[in-house]
Amino acid sequence: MFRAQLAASRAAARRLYSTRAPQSLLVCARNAARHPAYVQQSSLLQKFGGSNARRGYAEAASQKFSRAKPHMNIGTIGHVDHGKTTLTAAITKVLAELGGAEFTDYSEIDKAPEERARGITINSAHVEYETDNRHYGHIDCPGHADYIKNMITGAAQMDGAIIVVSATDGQMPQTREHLLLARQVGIKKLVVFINKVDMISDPEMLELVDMEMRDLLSTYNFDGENTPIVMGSALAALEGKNPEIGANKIVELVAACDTWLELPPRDLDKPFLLPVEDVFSISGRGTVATGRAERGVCHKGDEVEIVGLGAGKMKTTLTGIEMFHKELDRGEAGDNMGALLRGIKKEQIRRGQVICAPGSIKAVKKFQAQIYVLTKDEGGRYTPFMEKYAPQIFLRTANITASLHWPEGTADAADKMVMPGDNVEMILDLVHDVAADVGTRFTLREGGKTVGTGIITKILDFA
Ligand SMILES: Nc1nc2c(ncn2[C@@H]2O[C@H](COP(=O)(O)OP(=O)(O)OP(=O)(O)O)[C@@H](O)[C@H]2O)c(=O)[nH]1
Repeated sequence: MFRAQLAASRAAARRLYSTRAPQSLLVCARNAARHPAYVQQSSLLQKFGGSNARRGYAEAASQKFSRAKPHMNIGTIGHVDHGKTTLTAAITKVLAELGGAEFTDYSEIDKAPEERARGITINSAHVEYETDNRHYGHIDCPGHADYIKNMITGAAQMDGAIIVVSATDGQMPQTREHLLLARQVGIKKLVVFINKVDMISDPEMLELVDMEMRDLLSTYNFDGENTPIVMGSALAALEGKNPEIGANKIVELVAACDTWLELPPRDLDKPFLLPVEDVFSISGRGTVATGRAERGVCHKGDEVEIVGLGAGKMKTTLTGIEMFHKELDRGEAGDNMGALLRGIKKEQIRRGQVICAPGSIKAVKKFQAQIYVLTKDEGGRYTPFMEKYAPQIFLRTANITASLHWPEGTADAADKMVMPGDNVEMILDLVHDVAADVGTRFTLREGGKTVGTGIITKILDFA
């Protein structure tokens, strides 16, 4: 019975991930199954300040990246231990299996010793796979509250997400926090995976989790009514057991991503901007900065500027562009790319700065913003705060201390309190300058948790 179901599901999936395109399946086969060390290495490189791009430059400079299919960045988000890493591994495994490749071992994703010791994911691991329609870059984000910081920069790379909820717990504080952050970083649509259904015998329980998730999605302005919710077991898929809740559900989930998640419009006509996420040097080649291009297009040989965190207006030239281990003729909005920079030392550029078309964005030190302060149920503060409150702000990949003030003329400014749940317009004075515009979004954090989100409404002081 199960065999028949799996065969049917595989046949359907083969139609989806057509065998006419073996290349696509080879990608996941190569990255996820035949070389499980790929995932391990990528997670280790992340941990020690590198990224896939480092391997790309070192290993495959001659390969050209094909833009035959639209690229989409997605990822797994959700509460700690709800099964994000297991699901990431299960997706690559099921897709690899459809291509007739070897199975992967999910434990490779979290293999860094520190992660093992603590039993939690502390870095975003990147894997890639393809369907007939799309090339996906997939980020497995951390779920533990202490590491939301990493998730913010990881989530900032996502165009869509799979939110994983354990059927045994239902929604939890980090399910809510991640949904809010997903909104904050501009994710418009999500697919829900209700995991661990192998542990539930009462179908009513599943219905309840489904209903709760739809309500929660609507609360955070997602389409709660129509969002696809897939119920299954990532572990069963990974272990090749119970296909009716395992492999079949992974196929259903990926099909839902293909159809429900929309490719975001890319701001190709705007001036080029790449928030720097990571920097490293390649001997004999120079300094490479990696990140996800936010807008515009860049070409090899273009002159660019580095802005923010005291960079002044440092000019340089792009001498190479790379994505997923392959060279690109050009980089464009949405690409997760590495930029090789002429004459720039590793120490001269850092995470939090941006690489951009010259003169297209300025570094600011003070701005006015509309801020929403999270309630304690959303994982925010229990207590109100007053003027001069100084949280960290996370803006693109930058993490800077800011002090908050009321705009001039505010009555009783010194005594005025901001309560959890309030929506306020305040001024932020930054300790360091950062590249920003009106409309740029940011997150306020304090003591390891998100306390608010904001959007810049007026620039008051340039660096
Ligand atoms: N029974 C059962 N257990 C599962 C399933 N999926 C994951 N698990 C288990 O749940 C635990 C947590 O899974 P992970 O994939 O590490 O969870 P995570 O959300 O990535 O965790 P963090 O990275 O720490 O946030 C592991 O022991 C998994 O084996 C499932 O479908 N059924």
